[in-house]
Amino acid sequence: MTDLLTTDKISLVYTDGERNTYALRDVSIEIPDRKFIGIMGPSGSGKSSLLYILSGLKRPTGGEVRLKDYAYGGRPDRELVDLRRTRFGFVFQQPYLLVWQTAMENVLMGAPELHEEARRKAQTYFDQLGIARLQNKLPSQLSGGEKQRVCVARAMMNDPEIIFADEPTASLDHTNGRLVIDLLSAYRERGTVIVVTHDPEMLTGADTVLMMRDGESQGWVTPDQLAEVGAKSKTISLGER
Ligand SMILES: Nc1ncnc2c1ncn2[C@@H]1O[C@H](COP(=O)(O)OP(=O)(O)OP(=O)(O)O)[C@@H](O)[C@H]1O
Repeated sequence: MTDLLTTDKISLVYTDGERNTYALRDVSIEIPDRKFIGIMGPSGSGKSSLLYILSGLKRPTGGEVRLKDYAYGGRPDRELVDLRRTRFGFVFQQPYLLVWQTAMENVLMGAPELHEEARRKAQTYFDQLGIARLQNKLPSQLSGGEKQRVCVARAMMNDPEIIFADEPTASLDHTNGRLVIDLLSAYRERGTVIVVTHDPEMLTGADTVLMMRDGESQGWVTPDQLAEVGAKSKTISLGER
């Protein structure tokens, strides 16, 4: 199997005066094509930092990151913007939408070109996400969950090789969260989806899950193993009280 995304000993260090914080330390991972990948770990373990570097939103302070043969850890902003716009899709914890545009216009913003095909594709996503009746509404007229579903539709519009999602279900109730995750995971037929989450239940259908701790990779687990780890860590934290 060829790897889509690889990192070679990436680090991310924040320097504040004399003090260095290692958000990531020597993380080397390989992520295959067309998989639904989870990233989990305690708060502050480096999950978002890793996602930002994989997605070209931040540069590593050390090491290298590659999309197939394209190394982009040290590329200028212009190239990173291009990489993100043409090859990646994003869903963030907060639904960022242009407030003066309708839901449909926001989704079409994600399309490389505005033609009838893009409109049809957007329409399909609205239907699949159960928000077809909301397409002409402004973001201010939508609930948080509805806005997030609009963001998911927008992320898919450019047929990205990878969709990066940082806590995409944090603002949703369980039913809407599940709907969003199911749609994201179905995208693995076309590309890889990488989801950072605190909620192991959202990763029950994942192909594999990367565990992070203290800025380091702890290796990969299956969703079943994740449930065991979750149960154990609950016992430990209760026992520590
Ligand atoms: N801009 C920053 N300046 C300094 N330190 C930072 C900055 N951003 C993150 N950090 C530190 O880097 C470490 C990793 O942060 P990161 O946000 O990647 O963790 P996380 O696992 O995503 O946490 P959470 O689950 O709470 O969102 C933490 O110790 C955090 O305090």
